[in-house]
Amino acid sequence: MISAYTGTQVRQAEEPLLASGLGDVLMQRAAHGLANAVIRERRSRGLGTYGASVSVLTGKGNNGGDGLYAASFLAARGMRTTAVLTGDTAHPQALAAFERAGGRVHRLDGTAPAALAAEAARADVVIDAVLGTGAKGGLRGSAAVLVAAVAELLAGSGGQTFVVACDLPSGVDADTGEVFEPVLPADLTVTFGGAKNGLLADPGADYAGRVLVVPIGIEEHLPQPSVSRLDEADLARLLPHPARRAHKYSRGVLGVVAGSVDYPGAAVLACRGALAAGVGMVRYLGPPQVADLVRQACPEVVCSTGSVADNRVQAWLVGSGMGPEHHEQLQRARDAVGSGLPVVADAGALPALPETLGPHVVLTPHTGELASLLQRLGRSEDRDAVEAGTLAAVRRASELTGGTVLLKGATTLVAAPSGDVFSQADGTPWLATAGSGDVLAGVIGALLAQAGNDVGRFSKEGVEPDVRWAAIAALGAALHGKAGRSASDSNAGGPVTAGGIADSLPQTWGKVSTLSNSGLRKRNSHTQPLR
Ligand SMILES: NC(=O)C1=CN([C@@H]2O[C@H](COP(=O)(O)OP(=O)(O)OC[C@H]3O[C@@H](n4cnc5c(N)ncnc54)[C@H](O)[C@@H]3O)[C@@H](O)[C@H]2O)[C@@H](O)CC1
Ligand SMILES: Nc1ncnc2c1ncn2[C@@H]1O[C@H](COP(=O)(O)OP(=O)(O)O)[C@@H](O)[C@H]1O
Ligand SMILES: [K+]
Repeated sequence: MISAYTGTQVRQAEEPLLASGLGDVLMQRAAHGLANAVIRERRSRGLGTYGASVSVLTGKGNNGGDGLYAASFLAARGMRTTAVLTGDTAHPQALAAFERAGGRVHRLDGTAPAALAAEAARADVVIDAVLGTGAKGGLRGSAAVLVAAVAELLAGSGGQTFVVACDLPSGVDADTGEVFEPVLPADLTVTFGGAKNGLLADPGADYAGRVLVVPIGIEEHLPQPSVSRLDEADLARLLPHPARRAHKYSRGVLGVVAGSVDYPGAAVLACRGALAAGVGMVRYLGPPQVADLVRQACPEVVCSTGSVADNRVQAWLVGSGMGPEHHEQLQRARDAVGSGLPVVADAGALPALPETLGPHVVLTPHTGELASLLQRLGRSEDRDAVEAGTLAAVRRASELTGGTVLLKGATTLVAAPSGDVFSQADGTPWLATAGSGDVLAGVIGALLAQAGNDVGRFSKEGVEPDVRWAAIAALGAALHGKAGRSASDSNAGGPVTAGGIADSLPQTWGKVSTLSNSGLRKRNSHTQPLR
């Protein structure tokens, strides 16, 4: 699990160590981590450090201090280092260390930003160490001009320069992921003590590149994370496995109320997603024409035109491929939500939900649908506002509805009403294809239907009961993203269709589980040798 924190949480965790006079030690650990990441990155590209150039854009706070120390370590490895000081001052000890190591210093107040930007953009490595967790808003004045110019030069340069953000890209809000332009997009963000929330939420995540967390010794003082990301090991532990004596009912039955005469394909794709995600059985409810299509495409599905009350299931999927004019389907959706069973509520069901929900109801809006939902709840956010602050928006929707809210996008965020958030970014932009969301709803529905057997599994991982639904939805988003990526890989990195994502799901599931099982076997044979 990758854990992320607000800037304040990290600073509070640093406090006991700062109070014992370890501030410089922490900074040097951070700087070592950053310098080592640069060296490793160059090695991985078959490049050395001796004679290569590095330019550090430096602010006046501790973030600038990290950057200057890191550059002095790189100078000791033979790199040609230049620092551009954007403030009237710089961290004194770090600047002294940098100068002792032979680094060249430019001051932004004495030189035209354009000339300094041109020099920085010619470097092999640029370190962005202007602002860190102490930032208030975005870059201003000549620092903003400098960074905008470097970003523009690098955008047109064909990607030779490697950009590393120190702790976080300057101009990205550490707590919210909001972006205050200009921001220099990083290839790699080396972040200290724990990831920052803003690196795991869009639009901040767009600028972070790969995120590497460097421990600096404050970890035991960190609180419960406010944002978490499930990694492959978590997936392996949390995905359900059928018991030896399982039967289709014990494995979970999902009821699907999706599709309409206008959008029949959504029903098929939702069912295909569910069938490929380990559910014991799928029961489909909808208009006869759609049911016929579902039968033809997925003979495994039991179809009926009946009511929700007549169908025994463990969870419901409602809403994909339905609009306000599909009254009968909407009534079924409302009945399903009223049943008290776990529900994934997608697309057309979102406007038809009661105002108050429980966390077992998982809403799956994209940004436009989330804005409409918030507006129905009396908020003023439009789609642009949601996109500019996804983390705050998804949390607000969950808090206001009491439901679990999954916001789809390049980064998928899942908020529980408690404020706990999961952030998954396992997919590929090829997933932005019609019907992809229907498959996702099917996957999450299937996992909800199987959740009855899984309570213990989640509590063992420290997931609170009310947050379990968000964890299940995050698991679904991760699986769907990885399946999309795998489908694209099978197409030599080319496009995928929604059906292709569904087809890739079983193998993706299998690979993730096999990874963990072989790990487990290894551990077991080590700790419990056969006698
Ligand atoms: N406290 C510590 O000892 C450690 C801090 N660390 C680093 O320190 C960073 C936090 O350091 P600071 O608290 O000094 O904060 P920053 O380095 O993020 O920046 C704060 C400085 O920038 C100025 N500033 C704030 N917003 C600005 C804006 N929009 N435009 C221009 N100037 C602005 C402030 O007046 C202040 O002088 C972390 O991100 C991390 O990189 C790490 O070295 C680990 C140890
Ligand atoms: N740029 C992107 N990168 C990765 N995944 C994406 C991107 N854009 C969309 N997705 C994912 O693709 C799916 C799209 O769902 P949705 O918008 O509901 O599509 P549709 O309504 O056409 O089925 C979601 O799982 C979303 O997270
Ligand atoms: K920075």
